[in-house]
Amino acid sequence: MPSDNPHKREARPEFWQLSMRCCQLAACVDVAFLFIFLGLGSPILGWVNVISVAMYVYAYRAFKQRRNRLAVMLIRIEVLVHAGLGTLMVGWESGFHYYLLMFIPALFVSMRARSAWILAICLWAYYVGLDVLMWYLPPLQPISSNALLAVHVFNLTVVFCMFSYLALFYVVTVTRAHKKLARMATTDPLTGLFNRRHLISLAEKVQQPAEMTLMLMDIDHFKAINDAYGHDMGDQVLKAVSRVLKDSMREQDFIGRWGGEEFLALLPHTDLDQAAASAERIREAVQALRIDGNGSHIGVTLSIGISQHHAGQSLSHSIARADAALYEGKSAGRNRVERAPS
Ligand SMILES: Nc1nc2c(ncn2[C@@H]2O[C@H](COP(=O)(O)OP(=O)(O)OP(=O)(O)O)[C@@H](O)[C@H]2O)c(=O)[nH]1
Repeated sequence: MPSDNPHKREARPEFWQLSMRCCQLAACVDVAFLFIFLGLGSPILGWVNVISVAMYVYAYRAFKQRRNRLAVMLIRIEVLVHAGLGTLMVGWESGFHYYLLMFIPALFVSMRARSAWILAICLWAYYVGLDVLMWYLPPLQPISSNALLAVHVFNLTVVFCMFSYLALFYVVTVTRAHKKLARMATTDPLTGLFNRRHLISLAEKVQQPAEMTLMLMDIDHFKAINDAYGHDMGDQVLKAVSRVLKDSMREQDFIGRWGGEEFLALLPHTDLDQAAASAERIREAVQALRIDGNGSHIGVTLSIGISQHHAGQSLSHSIARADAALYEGKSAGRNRVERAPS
């Protein structure tokens, strides 16, 4: 059952999903730190992590309630203070400062370039300031060198994993967006068939075989269907016819929406006789189709014009010949297959 909560209904943009996952991961790391520092006999540093975990839990809840600004502010404060405090208490070698570097990709992904640059420069000043300070200042709460090495390796490992995770996330997001864009650029959103532009580019690519047949199809009296049943029902008819056309094509054929209620199929390595037989099968399949609409079953028919296209010929001329044949079919009573003279 669909949820009534608008927050739940809409999928969260990927960046915020990642931020929520980072909150969970960071809270887990801080729980680990609580036990590490209690074990190392540094209770103050241990209890700092309790505050950190609370901040991440609160930030996570804020994300869930779509209070993204508050959540981001909490995360920023936590990382800045925790990294600074950890470094001041245990020393630069603890590696707490590495967490500050995680901000750099996050800044550039989440805000406009100008703001990201300004904050990146502030971050650089904070990072370098901390580094220089620790050249002169001894750690406030030093731990044994073995413990320091363990904390250093732990921090380095966590930052390494988080950067790898971020990089993987970035690659997956970009690849997904690329595929989505490619799909949007090549398909008709209503029918899911190829769009006109992609059909033309496909036709130009498959022109290389010696011959190809073009099949131009047009639903008969489609305006009357729209007028009688409404535009939405007209769309359902277009979808149903598209499904039949798609199912009727061979693997090597291409089918797309040429415009309105018109479809174009490209049949490589097919002569006019073979194409006429296919067209006849398609015409019969569409004629047999019944689409449920407003309590009645809507039936449609298709007129089809076919033309032979040879390598080196002008594609638009071959389409115009198929269109002329289609027009003949319409004039001769519709629901027919007509061939263009070779
Ligand atoms: N529902 C719907 N209608 C569309 C879409 N695209 C075009 N049409 C309609 O399709 C109709 C085409 O009408 P006509 O060109 O007069 O053709 P027809 O009624 O099919 O008549 P013949 O082709 O001569 O058999 C127009 O009313 C357009 O508004 C669409 O995406 N959805």
